[in-house]
Parts: sequence; structure tokens; C-alpha cells
Amino acid sequence: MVSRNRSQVKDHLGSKVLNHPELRNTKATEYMSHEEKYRYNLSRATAMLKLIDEEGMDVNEISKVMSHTVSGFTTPDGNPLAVHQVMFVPTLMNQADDDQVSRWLGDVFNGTIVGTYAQTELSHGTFVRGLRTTATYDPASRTFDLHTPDVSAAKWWPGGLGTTANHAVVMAQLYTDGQPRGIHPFMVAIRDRETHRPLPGITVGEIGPKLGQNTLNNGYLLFDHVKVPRENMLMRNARVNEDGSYTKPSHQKASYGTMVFTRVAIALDTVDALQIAATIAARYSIVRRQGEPRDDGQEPQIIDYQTQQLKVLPHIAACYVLRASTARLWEHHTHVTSEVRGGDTALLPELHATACCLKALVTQDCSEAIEALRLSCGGHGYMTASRLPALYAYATAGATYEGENTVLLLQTARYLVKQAGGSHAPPAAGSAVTYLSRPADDTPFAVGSPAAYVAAVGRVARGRVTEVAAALQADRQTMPEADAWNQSLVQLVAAALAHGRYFVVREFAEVVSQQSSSRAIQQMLQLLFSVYLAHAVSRAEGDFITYGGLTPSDIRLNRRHLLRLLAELRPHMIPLTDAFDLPDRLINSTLGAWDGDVYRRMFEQASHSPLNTDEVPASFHQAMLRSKL
Ligand SMILES: CCCCC/C=C\C/C=C\C/C=C\C/C=C\C/C=C\CCC(=O)SCCNC(=O)CCNC(=O)[C@H](O)C(C)(C)COP(=O)(O)OP(=O)(O)OC[C@H]1O[C@@H](n2cnc3c(N)ncnc32)[C@H](O)[C@@H]1OP(=O)(O)O
Ligand SMILES: Cc1cc2nc3c(=O)[nH]c(=O)nc-3n(C[C@H](O)[C@H](O)[C@H](O)COP(=O)(O)OP(=O)(O)OC[C@H]3O[C@@H](n4cnc5c(N)ncnc54)[C@H](O)[C@@H]3O)c2cc1C
Repeated sequence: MVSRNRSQVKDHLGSKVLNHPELRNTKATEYMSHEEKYRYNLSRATAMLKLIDEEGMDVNEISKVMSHTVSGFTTPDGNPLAVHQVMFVPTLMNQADDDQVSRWLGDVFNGTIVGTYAQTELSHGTFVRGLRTTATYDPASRTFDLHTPDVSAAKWWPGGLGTTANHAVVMAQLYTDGQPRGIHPFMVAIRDRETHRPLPGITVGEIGPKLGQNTLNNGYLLFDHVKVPRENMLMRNARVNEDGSYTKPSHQKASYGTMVFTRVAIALDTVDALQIAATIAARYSIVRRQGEPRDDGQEPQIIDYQTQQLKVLPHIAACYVLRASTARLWEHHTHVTSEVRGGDTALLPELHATACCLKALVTQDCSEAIEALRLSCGGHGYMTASRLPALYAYATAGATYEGENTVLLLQTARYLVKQAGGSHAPPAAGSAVTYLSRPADDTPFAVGSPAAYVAAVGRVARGRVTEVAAALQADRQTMPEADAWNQSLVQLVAAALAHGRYFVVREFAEVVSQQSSSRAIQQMLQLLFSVYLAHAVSRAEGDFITYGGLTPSDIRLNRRHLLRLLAELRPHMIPLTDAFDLPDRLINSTLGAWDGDVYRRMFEQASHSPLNTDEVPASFHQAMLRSKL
């Protein structure tokens, strides 16, 4: 397939998916049973997988197919093959050695092997080193014995495990030569390829309903001394030889590579969900009129209320800023991964630190923003048919899976305090942390100057990191490490978020400065950036006074400045959301269609309620009368 840019890929896929014989006709799934929903979403996920295969897409293109824009249309209740595509296949590609790749990949691509990534257990998710599933090597039989010691060590959560996958990459504690060797990945057959029945020693099933994404098909899995051939440990990084001797990986955390990749993918993807929510809220805010009629005799459009502008417009700016900065993180990830494959792991620690804080910052910002956008649509935003509840359920899942956000921010903080204290290898050229070892940028704050705002965001990050690093250092003199760390947890999380914000705004500043296609586009990007920055200051005024060099008077000026910018952005709101180029069928919202015909659509969707089929539903006679109310 010829290489295409992002928007060409999107156009191509949009039309492919919307015109695909098995995908173009959609059904409302709200009234389906759990099983019917699963069947519907699975058949569409399978059609999508075939399409990917026919198109011969590369990883960037697959990422667009998997993006929430498209997958919300193809698999509205969650894709039971998502973890197969996003984690299982990438793990094989990156952690299996060449022999293993050639042994399995054919069957993966012809659909015979369908997999999941089974790491989390009932009692351990965050603390991966604490996982308790064991893989004990026996040189005599040249097999690993996979075992779940008790129910609390059952694998719990893996997507697609419930009833879809027949294989799993299982993360387990390796024991060889009588020694514990830490967490390693194993390729394990869990169901028969023909009958789909669980294999001997395997207990497997689905975990039940959740806040959303109910057809991700999350499952549980237990092993009763299951024998796995030696050749099934993924051996690109660490190795177990036939005699049981062990070869260490080139980097201690090489087997965590899939998690880094998925964090980057989630950061990029959650912005898609925000774009959809922002488009819905923007269109509805134009259509909806409510309040005392104005001079023209009409009730005002709700977007003309200042409060509504504050609820909607900063999130449109965030779509642009976060999209650009996460796209740059994706490029950076691609670069570092190729270095790591070549044996150079120098850039891995910083990539890990950046991926952790961006995944956390983006999923937190997007889920808060989607909830604000839902509220901006009043009562109608509470309806499933608005699509906003499902978008929220999707974004907020991202705050938990692939590393709970607090825990990930603490990983970033650990890297930052080491950098601030000089106890880590010095950052490479172009690193995102060089600002910590330089004097603070003393560009004076001036309302209206994006450069001055970026400098202030940098001072906040620097101030937060250096302050908590010093507090930690002091506490370490008087108490054990774990207690000292715990004393500073809240400030460490704040420091990591401040660092993430600085990364985001610096990346976007560069995108704006490099943009050269037209003066009008440049001006619009500047306006969006100004809104994002002024809003960022208004959300953390205390930080900007304490660390950013702003005075109370600057804060007051910024509040007024933000409201002026919102009024300036207001006329551009619809073109800016139209520019996301989301066809109505992909948005799939009663409130967010392009033609604004909201009320007719709301009535139309109500007609699908099974309770409206008969004038008097059977339940009236069966339940109400029988109870003699
Ligand atoms: C094919 C293309 C597809 C593209 C897709 C595009 C869009 C789709 C996007 C989204 C998907 C759509 C739908 C979603 C569907 C499904 C959901 C998807 C995924 C969910 C799956 C999961 O949740 S899998 C389970 C994930 N679990 C976790 O993330 C657990 C979190 N915990 C950890 O990672 C670790 O325990 C830890 C990092 C918190 C701590 O590790 P530990 O071993 O204890 O290490 P420490 O002692 O704290 O640190 C030691 C040392 O190691 C460094 N380090 C840690 N991790 C890494 C790493 N990954 N890389 C490099 N270095 C690492 C750490 O910084 C320390 O360094 P120093 O000693 O130098 O300080
Ligand atoms: C929809 C969904 C899909 C998933 N898919 C998969 C999958 O495909 N494969 C898979 O293996 N897993 C999957 N997971 C599991 C997911 O990765 C874990 O739930 C996640 O990593 C969080 O771990 P936990 O549940 O153990 O949370 P916990 O760690 O128990 O978190 C509970 C609370 O404790 C706090 N906490 C925990 N440790 C610390 C600490 N050290 N310092 C400070 N605070 C702490 C957290 O901040 C949080 O507030 C999925 C989860 C969801 C919700």
C-alpha cells in the first residue's frame, strides 16, 4: 500500500468503513441483551480485522482504524478484538524472537490464533512485580509449569479473554535453576483452536458488566499446572536455555515494552473521543435556544452565554493542542523503539517517563472535559442517544487501564526528582527535562504573549519538581525511603502533571511555529493556543502565583483575557469542529448531527424503546396490578 498522510488515511478508511457491506448498516444496541451485543460487536470487529488484512495496513494506519472515531462506529460497545490488535500482536512482534515470530505470525494473520494480553490479577494490577502466577521451568521435560496458586492470583480483566481469545500472552513470575527471575511473557494456548473449548488445566470466563465498553469481553483465567513448551517463552529479550540457565534482557524492563506502546496509543486515541464530544456540544450549543427573548424576538442560543462558552470552547482548543502533542509523542515512540531494537536503550527511561505522564494527563483532561461537555448539553446530554455517556465511559477507562494514572504519574515523578537531584544519567540532547538543569526562564509574564505563558508553565513545572525533590531529600535523612516517598506523594503527582503540561505546551508551540501553509491557519492556531494557555492558568491559579511568577493582578487580567479570547473564538466554533471531519454516522449522536435537527432525532430514537411497542406494556398487568399499588 502506498504511504498516505493522516487525513488521506482517515478519508480512505472513513469511506471504506462507511460503505463496507458488513459494516455500513448499523443497529441500535441499547436494547440488546449482553450476549446479543457481544455477537453484534464481535462480528463487526471481525469484519474490521479482515478489512485491515485486505488493505495491508501498516501500524500507523491500523492505529487510525482502531481509533475511537472509527471503532465507536464499528464496535459501539467495545471491541472484543482490541487487545488482540493493540497488545497481543505488538507483543509478539516486539518480544518474540525471529523464530517465534515466523512460527506464530502466519496463524495470527490468518485468524487461527486470536490472543489477549493477560497480566493483571484479582489482587495485583498496579504493582506488576507482585504478580503471583508462576512459570517454573523443568529442564527434564523442557517445559514451564504455569500455575495459579489461589483465586486471588487469577488473571482478571484481560480484554477478549472472556469468550473470544484462544491464546494469551501471560505475564508470570519465572523460576529457573531454583531462582526467581521476575516477570516474563509466555505464549499460552488457552482454548482449542477447533472447538474453542478451554484446554485441560485452564479455567476461563467473562467477568461481567462494567461502567461502559461492555463488549471488550474482559475475562478471568486460572492455570492448574499447565505445561507450556520452553519455546513458548517470548525470547527476544531474556532467554531460558534448555538446561535451565538464564540469559538476562538488555534492559531490566524490556518486557514492559508493550505497556509503553499502549500508553502512547491511548494518549493519542483518547483525544479522538474528545473531538467527538466537542463536536456534539458545539453543534448542540448553536441549535439550543433558551432564555428571555432578545431584541430580535428570539431566545438566545445557549452558546452566547459566557458560562456556556467557558464550558465548551476551551475543550475545542484542547483537542487541537493535545492532538498535536500526542502525535509528536507517537513519532518519538517510533524512533526510540527502533533504537531499542538495535540494542540502544539509552532513551527508554525518558520515553517511559513521558508516556506515563502524557497517558495520565490526556485521559484525565479528556474525561473531565467530556463530562463538562455532557453537562453543557443539559438534560439531553444525559441520554444514551447523545453518545456523551459512552464517550465519558470510554475516556475514563483510560485513566485506569494500562496503569492507573496516579501510579503512572509517580513513575514520571521518580524520573523527574532523580533528574533534578542529578542522580540519573544526564538527559540526551533534545530531552524534555533539560529545563530542570538550567536556570529558570525569566521571560516576564505578559497577558497576550503565548511565549510568556509557556515560560510561566515551565516555571511551574520547574518549581514543583525542585520543591518536591528537596522535600524528599530532606525527609530521606530522617525516615525510611518508603515513608519519605509517601510523605510527598501528593506533591509528586502535582509535579509530574505540571511537567506533562509543560511538555504539551512546548510541543504545540513548536507545531505553531513550524506551521507555514497559510497566515490564516497560523493565526487560528495562535488563537487556539492562547485559549488553551489562558485556561490552563485559570485552572491552576495558585500554582502560577506560587511558582510561575504571576502576581494576583496578572491572575485577574488573565481571567478577563480568557473570556475575551472565548468571545473571539466563538464565531469560529463550528468551522473548528467541522474541521475534525467527522461524518454524522461516525458521531452517531442525536445532538451532534451536522444539520442540527436535534428534536426530530430525539423523538425518532424514543420510538425504539420496547416499552413503546404496546400502548399498555404487559409489565403493567404483571407487576403493578399484582402488587395492588
Ligand atoms: C496496532 C496499532 C494499534 C494502535 C492503537 C491505537 C489506538 C487504540 C488505543 C486504545 C485502545 C482501544 C481500546 C482499548 C481497549 C482495551 C484496553 C487496552 C489496554 C488495557 C490493557 C491493560 O491494562 S494491560 C495491564 C497494564 N498494567 C499496567 O500498566 C500496570 C502498571 N504498573 C507498572 O507498569 C509497573 O508496576 C510500574 C511501572 C508501576 C512499576 O514497576 P516496577 O517493576 O515496580 O518498577 P519500579 O521499581 O517502580 O521501577 C524500577 C525502574 O524501572 C523503570 N521502569 C518501570 N517501567 C518501565 C518501562 N515500561 N520502561 C522503562 N523503564 C521502566 C522505572 O522508571 C525505574 O527506573 P529507575 O530505577 O531508573 O528509577
Ligand atoms: C476496561 C479495562 C480493561 C482492562 N484491560 C486489561 C487487559 O487487557 N489486560 C490486563 O492485564 N489488564 C487489563 N486491565 C487492568 C488494568 O490494567 C488495571 O486495572 C490497572 O492497571 C489498575 O490496577 P489495579 O486495578 O490493580 O488498581 P489498584 O492499584 O488497586 O488501584 C486502586 C487505588 O490504589 C492506588 N494505588 C495503588 N498503588 C499505589 C501506589 N504505589 N502509590 C499510590 N497509590 C497507589 C491507585 O492510585 C488507586 O487509587 C483493564 C482494566 C480495565 C478497567
